[in-house]
Amino acid sequence: MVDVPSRLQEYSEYVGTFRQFSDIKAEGPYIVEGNRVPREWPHNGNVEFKSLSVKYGADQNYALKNLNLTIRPGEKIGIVGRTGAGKSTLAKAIFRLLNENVEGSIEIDGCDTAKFGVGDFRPKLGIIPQESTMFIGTVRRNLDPLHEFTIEDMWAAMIKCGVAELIEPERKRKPIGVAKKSSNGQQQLFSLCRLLMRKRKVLVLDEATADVDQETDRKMQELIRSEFSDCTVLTIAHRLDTIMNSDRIIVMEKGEIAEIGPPQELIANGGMFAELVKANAF
Ligand SMILES: Nc1ncnc2c1ncn2[C@@H]1O[C@H](COP(=O)(O)OP(=O)(O)OP(=O)(O)O)[C@@H](O)[C@H]1O
Repeated sequence: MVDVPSRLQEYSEYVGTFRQFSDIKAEGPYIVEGNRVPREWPHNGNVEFKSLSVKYGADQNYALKNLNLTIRPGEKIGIVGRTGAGKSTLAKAIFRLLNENVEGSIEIDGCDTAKFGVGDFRPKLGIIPQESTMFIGTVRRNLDPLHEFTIEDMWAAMIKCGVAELIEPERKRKPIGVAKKSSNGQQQLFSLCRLLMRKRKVLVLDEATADVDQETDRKMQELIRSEFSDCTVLTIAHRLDTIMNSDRIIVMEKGEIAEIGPPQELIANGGMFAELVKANAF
């Protein structure tokens, strides 16, 4: 009798959590039968924003305003701007994490991503989010939950990213080790491992290296440049040196593109980017 009320209390909390999830509005079909994602898509990595506008609520201001931009296959784009400028919103829009109050479209290799099922197209693009997720359990569960890769693939990626030594040494021989408690920076390195194993043509790095030290940041950037040289990479940057080698820089301001061009050109023009460089404001 003492036990029952406490259990009921515990279970009612589970019901509350379940309700929270079940109340979330569905984000559109997972798969659209008539418009499946082609197997090799995206094959080039051409990304085109066509009059893209995004709001977080019907009564809110635009977080992105009438964005028109074509990113060529293989281009490395650095995105900078003050807090709230719309950089992360752009990343969310590419993955269609925002489905309401979106106008315009995003086409990747000629396909409007809004016409695909979300479960179909999202895995075809690569991302290192601002905060990457680690699941409790084995490294394999974290890197390859669907068992698509060999242990060798996993070790190769982990060695490249420098995370192999983070795995408990006594488990190394058994290949499926358990990650020691990892810092956010180390979690970002695991995210990079996930990307290396999957090799997508279009990648979004959303402040992926914000929590790693400068030396690790440099190594990650080098690795990204060498491993993804033929991929389109959009890097939302927190540190200036992270994006100085980009083909083009986009400076965002209040949901719009304030400046765009190769970094040296923008510096020579003496605009916002030049100011940021001077002040080293991020
Ligand atoms: N979940 C949200 N709900 C409502 N408004 C939001 C939400 N997320 C962002 N915004 C608003 O959208 C605008 C763009 O925000 P966004 O996060 O894209 O900026 P950012 O450039 O990525 O900033 P930061 O450098 O801080 O990450 C801001 O005005 C912000 O307040």
